[in-house]
Amino acid sequence: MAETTQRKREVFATKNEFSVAMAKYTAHLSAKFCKEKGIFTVVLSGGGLIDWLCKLLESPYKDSVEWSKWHVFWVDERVCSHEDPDSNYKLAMDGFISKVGIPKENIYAIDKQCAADGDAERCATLYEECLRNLVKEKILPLSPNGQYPQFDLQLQGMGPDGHMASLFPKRPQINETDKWVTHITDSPKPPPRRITMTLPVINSSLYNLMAVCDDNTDQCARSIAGIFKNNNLDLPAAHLTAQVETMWYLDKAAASLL
Ligand SMILES: O=C(O)[C@H](O)[C@@H](O)[C@H](O)[C@H](O)COP(=O)(O)O
Repeated sequence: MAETTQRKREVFATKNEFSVAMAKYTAHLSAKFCKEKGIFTVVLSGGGLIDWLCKLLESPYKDSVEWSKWHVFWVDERVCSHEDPDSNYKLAMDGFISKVGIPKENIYAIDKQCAADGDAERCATLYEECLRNLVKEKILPLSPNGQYPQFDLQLQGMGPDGHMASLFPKRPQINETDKWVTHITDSPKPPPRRITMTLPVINSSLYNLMAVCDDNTDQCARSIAGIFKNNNLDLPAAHLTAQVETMWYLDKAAASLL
Protein backbone atom coordinates (compact mmCIF):
# COMPACT_ATOMS: atom_id res chain seq x y z
CA MET A 1 0.00 0.00 0.00
CA ALA A 2 1.22 3.50 -0.77
CA GLU A 3 2.70 5.15 2.30
CA THR A 4 2.11 8.60 0.99
CA THR A 5 2.32 11.30 3.59
CA GLN A 6 4.88 12.73 5.98
CA ARG A 7 3.86 13.38 9.57
CA LYS A 8 3.02 17.02 10.12
CA ARG A 9 2.52 18.46 13.57
CA GLU A 10 1.20 21.53 15.31
CA VAL A 11 1.56 22.30 18.99
CA PHE A 12 -1.03 24.34 20.89
CA ALA A 13 -0.45 26.35 24.03
CA THR A 14 -3.95 25.99 25.47
CA LYS A 15 -6.82 23.49 25.32
CA ASN A 16 -8.94 26.25 23.83
CA GLU A 17 -6.55 26.79 20.90
CA PHE A 18 -6.32 23.01 20.48
CA SER A 19 -10.12 22.65 20.22
CA VAL A 20 -10.49 25.66 17.94
CA ALA A 21 -7.90 24.14 15.59
CA MET A 22 -9.67 20.74 15.64
CA ALA A 23 -12.95 22.43 14.72
CA LYS A 24 -11.36 24.50 11.94
CA TYR A 25 -9.61 21.48 10.44
CA THR A 26 -12.77 19.35 10.51
CA ALA A 27 -15.09 22.10 9.26
CA HIS A 28 -12.74 22.97 6.41
CA LEU A 29 -12.65 19.36 5.21
CA SER A 30 -16.39 18.99 5.68
CA ALA A 31 -16.98 22.00 3.40
CA LYS A 32 -14.46 20.73 0.85
CA PHE A 33 -15.89 17.22 0.57
CA CYS A 34 -19.56 18.27 0.76
CA LYS A 35 -18.87 20.63 -2.16
CA GLU A 36 -16.86 18.11 -4.16
CA LYS A 37 -18.98 14.99 -3.71
CA GLY A 38 -22.04 15.87 -1.63
CA ILE A 39 -21.09 13.81 1.44
CA PHE A 40 -18.41 13.77 4.14
CA THR A 41 -17.31 10.49 5.74
CA VAL A 42 -15.84 10.95 9.22
CA VAL A 43 -14.39 8.33 11.53
CA LEU A 44 -14.29 8.93 15.30
CA SER A 45 -12.47 7.24 18.17
CA GLY A 46 -13.25 7.29 21.86
CA GLY A 47 -11.17 8.93 24.57
CA GLY A 48 -10.72 12.68 24.92
CA LEU A 49 -11.50 13.31 21.24
CA ILE A 50 -15.18 13.97 21.70
CA ASP A 51 -14.47 16.73 24.27
CA TRP A 52 -11.92 18.31 21.97
CA LEU A 53 -14.52 18.53 19.20
CA CYS A 54 -16.66 20.81 21.39
CA LYS A 55 -15.95 23.95 19.36
CA LEU A 56 -17.82 22.41 16.43
CA LEU A 57 -20.92 22.76 18.59
CA GLU A 58 -20.46 26.51 18.74
CA SER A 59 -20.79 29.40 16.31
CA PRO A 60 -19.84 29.65 13.46
CA TYR A 61 -19.61 25.88 12.96
CA LYS A 62 -22.82 24.64 14.51
CA ASP A 63 -24.93 26.47 11.92
CA SER A 64 -22.58 26.41 8.93
CA VAL A 65 -21.39 22.79 8.82
CA GLU A 66 -23.58 20.68 6.51
CA TRP A 67 -24.34 18.07 9.16
CA SER A 68 -26.98 16.39 7.00
CA LYS A 69 -24.22 15.29 4.63
CA TRP A 70 -22.06 13.67 7.31
CA HIS A 71 -21.64 9.90 7.56
CA VAL A 72 -20.12 8.88 10.90
CA PHE A 73 -18.11 5.75 11.74
CA TRP A 74 -15.97 4.50 14.63
CA VAL A 75 -12.35 3.49 14.20
CA ASP A 76 -12.73 1.36 17.29
CA GLU A 77 -15.49 0.41 19.67
CA ARG A 78 -15.83 -1.28 22.99
CA VAL A 79 -18.01 -4.41 22.84
CA CYS A 80 -20.74 -3.48 25.29
CA SER A 81 -24.30 -2.25 25.19
CA HIS A 82 -24.99 1.07 23.45
CA GLU A 83 -26.17 2.39 26.81
CA ASP A 84 -23.02 1.38 28.68
CA PRO A 85 -20.85 4.33 29.83
CA ASP A 86 -17.88 2.50 28.23
CA SER A 87 -19.44 2.70 24.74
CA ASN A 88 -17.65 5.02 22.29
CA TYR A 89 -20.96 5.32 20.44
CA LYS A 90 -22.66 6.58 23.60
CA LEU A 91 -19.79 8.96 24.30
CA ALA A 92 -20.06 10.49 20.84
CA MET A 93 -23.88 10.50 20.81
CA ASP A 94 -24.19 12.20 24.19
CA GLY A 95 -21.33 14.65 23.75
CA PHE A 96 -21.52 15.52 20.08
CA ILE A 97 -23.79 13.77 17.58
CA SER A 98 -27.09 14.34 19.43
CA LYS A 99 -26.37 18.09 19.38
CA VAL A 100 -26.11 18.42 15.59
CA GLY A 101 -28.29 17.38 12.67
CA ILE A 102 -26.65 14.21 11.41
CA PRO A 103 -29.33 11.88 9.99
CA LYS A 104 -29.77 8.72 12.08
CA GLU A 105 -29.28 6.49 9.06
CA ASN A 106 -25.81 8.03 8.50
CA ILE A 107 -24.55 6.92 11.90
CA TYR A 108 -22.82 3.55 11.63
CA ALA A 109 -22.57 2.11 15.13
CA ILE A 110 -21.45 -1.36 16.19
CA ASP A 111 -24.33 -3.89 16.01
CA LYS A 112 -26.50 -3.24 19.05
CA GLN A 113 -27.53 -6.78 19.95
CA CYS A 114 -24.22 -8.39 19.22
CA ALA A 115 -22.39 -5.75 21.25
CA ALA A 116 -24.75 -6.23 24.18
CA ASP A 117 -24.10 -10.00 23.92
CA GLY A 118 -20.34 -9.35 24.15
CA ASP A 119 -19.46 -11.22 20.94
CA ALA A 120 -16.40 -9.28 19.78
CA GLU A 121 -15.55 -11.48 16.80
CA ARG A 122 -19.08 -11.29 15.37
CA CYS A 123 -19.25 -7.54 16.00
CA ALA A 124 -16.08 -7.09 13.92
CA THR A 125 -17.48 -9.29 11.13
CA LEU A 126 -20.75 -7.33 11.08
CA TYR A 127 -18.98 -3.95 11.08
CA GLU A 128 -16.84 -5.06 8.14
CA GLU A 129 -19.99 -6.24 6.35
CA CYS A 130 -21.56 -2.85 6.97
CA LEU A 131 -18.53 -1.12 5.38
CA ARG A 132 -18.58 -3.54 2.43
CA ASN A 133 -22.26 -2.75 1.82
CA LEU A 134 -21.51 0.96 1.87
CA VAL A 135 -18.85 0.38 -0.78
CA LYS A 136 -21.48 -1.39 -2.90
CA GLU A 137 -23.86 1.52 -2.34
CA LYS A 138 -21.06 3.89 -3.40
CA ILE A 139 -21.14 5.80 -0.13
CA LEU A 140 -17.58 4.67 0.53
CA PRO A 141 -15.06 4.47 -2.31
CA LEU A 142 -12.25 1.94 -2.31
CA SER A 143 -8.63 2.98 -1.88
CA PRO A 144 -6.59 3.26 -5.11
CA ASN A 145 -5.27 -0.31 -4.67
CA GLY A 146 -8.89 -1.49 -4.55
CA GLN A 147 -8.42 -3.32 -1.26
CA TYR A 148 -9.74 -1.09 1.50
CA PRO A 149 -12.49 1.45 2.10
CA GLN A 150 -11.41 5.07 1.91
CA PHE A 151 -12.75 7.58 4.41
CA ASP A 152 -12.40 11.33 4.05
CA LEU A 153 -11.24 12.07 7.59
CA GLN A 154 -10.34 10.02 10.62
CA LEU A 155 -10.15 11.80 13.96
CA GLN A 156 -8.23 9.82 16.55
CA GLY A 157 -6.42 9.93 19.83
CA MET A 158 -3.29 8.11 20.96
CA GLY A 159 -3.01 6.30 24.28
CA PRO A 160 0.00 6.88 26.58
CA ASP A 161 1.45 3.50 25.49
CA GLY A 162 1.37 4.64 21.85
CA HIS A 163 -1.77 2.72 20.86
CA MET A 164 -4.19 4.08 18.32
CA ALA A 165 -7.70 2.81 17.69
CA SER A 166 -7.58 -0.59 19.45
CA LEU A 167 -4.21 -1.48 17.94
CA PHE A 168 -1.99 -1.98 20.98
CA PRO A 169 1.78 -2.49 21.28
CA LYS A 170 2.92 -6.11 21.09
CA ARG A 171 -0.52 -7.35 20.00
CA PRO A 172 -1.12 -9.14 16.69
CA GLN A 173 -3.98 -6.89 15.51
CA ILE A 174 -1.49 -4.29 14.22
CA ASN A 175 -0.30 -6.82 11.58
CA GLU A 176 -3.76 -7.71 10.22
CA THR A 177 -4.02 -6.85 6.55
CA ASP A 178 -6.71 -9.23 5.23
CA LYS A 179 -9.58 -7.91 7.31
CA TRP A 180 -11.00 -4.40 7.36
CA VAL A 181 -12.17 -4.76 10.95
CA THR A 182 -10.76 -7.07 13.58
CA HIS A 183 -11.31 -7.74 17.28
CA ILE A 184 -9.42 -8.06 20.54
CA THR A 185 -10.60 -9.76 23.71
CA ASP A 186 -7.68 -8.90 26.00
CA SER A 187 -7.13 -5.21 25.46
CA PRO A 188 -4.60 -3.79 27.93
CA LYS A 189 -6.80 -0.69 28.17
CA PRO A 190 -10.15 -1.63 29.70
CA PRO A 191 -12.65 -2.77 28.68
CA PRO A 192 -10.93 -5.86 27.22
CA ARG A 193 -13.37 -6.68 24.38
CA ARG A 194 -13.18 -4.33 21.43
CA ILE A 195 -13.34 -4.10 17.66
CA THR A 196 -11.00 -1.97 15.60
CA MET A 197 -10.40 -0.96 12.02
CA THR A 198 -7.13 -2.46 10.80
CA LEU A 199 -4.00 -0.46 10.00
CA PRO A 200 -4.35 -0.52 6.18
CA VAL A 201 -7.91 0.76 6.49
CA ILE A 202 -6.83 3.54 8.85
CA ASN A 203 -4.00 4.50 6.51
CA SER A 204 -6.25 4.47 3.44
CA SER A 205 -8.04 7.54 4.76
CA LEU A 206 -7.51 10.70 2.78
CA TYR A 207 -6.86 12.75 5.93
CA ASN A 208 -5.84 11.49 9.37
CA LEU A 209 -5.84 13.87 12.30
CA MET A 210 -4.27 12.49 15.47
CA ALA A 211 -5.03 14.59 18.54
CA VAL A 212 -2.91 14.07 21.66
CA CYS A 213 -3.06 15.85 25.00
CA ASP A 214 -0.84 14.58 27.81
CA ASP A 215 -2.30 14.44 31.27
CA ASN A 216 1.10 15.57 32.57
CA THR A 217 2.30 12.08 33.46
CA ASP A 218 4.80 12.40 30.60
CA GLN A 219 3.75 9.03 29.21
CA CYS A 220 2.21 10.49 26.06
CA ALA A 221 5.16 12.86 25.72
CA ARG A 222 7.54 9.87 25.80
CA SER A 223 5.54 8.04 23.13
CA ILE A 224 5.38 11.21 21.02
CA ALA A 225 9.16 11.58 21.27
CA GLY A 226 9.53 7.89 20.35
CA ILE A 227 7.44 8.47 17.24
CA PHE A 228 8.78 11.83 16.06
CA LYS A 229 12.43 11.47 17.05
CA ASN A 230 13.06 7.73 16.68
CA ASN A 231 10.22 6.52 14.48
CA ASN A 232 9.78 3.71 17.01
CA LEU A 233 7.56 1.30 15.11
CA ASP A 234 6.86 -0.71 18.28
CA LEU A 235 4.39 2.08 18.96
CA PRO A 236 1.29 1.44 16.80
CA ALA A 237 0.65 5.15 16.29
CA ALA A 238 4.06 5.46 14.60
CA HIS A 239 2.51 3.57 11.67
CA LEU A 240 -0.12 6.22 11.05
CA THR A 241 -0.14 7.71 7.59
CA ALA A 242 -2.80 8.85 5.12
CA GLN A 243 -3.34 9.32 1.42
CA VAL A 244 -3.31 13.13 1.50
CA GLU A 245 -2.32 14.40 4.94
CA THR A 246 -1.25 12.96 8.29
CA MET A 247 -1.60 15.72 10.86
CA TRP A 248 -0.74 15.51 14.55
CA TYR A 249 -2.19 18.09 16.92
CA LEU A 250 -0.35 18.12 20.23
CA ASP A 251 -0.77 20.10 23.41
CA LYS A 252 2.34 21.56 25.07
CA ALA A 253 2.67 18.66 27.51
CA ALA A 254 2.48 16.02 24.76
CA ALA A 255 5.15 17.90 22.78
CA SER A 256 7.37 18.57 25.80
CA LEU A 257 10.08 16.03 24.89
CA LEU A 258 10.42 17.05 21.23
O1 LIG B 1 -11.84 3.17 22.70
C1 LIG B 1 -10.83 3.73 23.00
O2 LIG B 1 -10.26 3.53 24.07
C2 LIG B 1 -10.27 4.74 22.07
O3 LIG B 1 -10.78 4.77 20.83
C3 LIG B 1 -8.76 4.81 22.11
O4 LIG B 1 -8.09 4.35 21.00
C4 LIG B 1 -8.44 6.25 22.39
O5 LIG B 1 -8.65 7.05 21.27
C5 LIG B 1 -7.04 6.44 22.89
O6 LIG B 1 -6.81 5.55 23.94
C6 LIG B 1 -6.80 7.83 23.40
O7 LIG B 1 -7.64 8.03 24.48
P1 LIG B 1 -7.51 9.32 25.35
O8 LIG B 1 -7.83 10.47 24.47
O9 LIG B 1 -8.53 9.14 26.43
O10 LIG B 1 -6.11 9.36 25.84
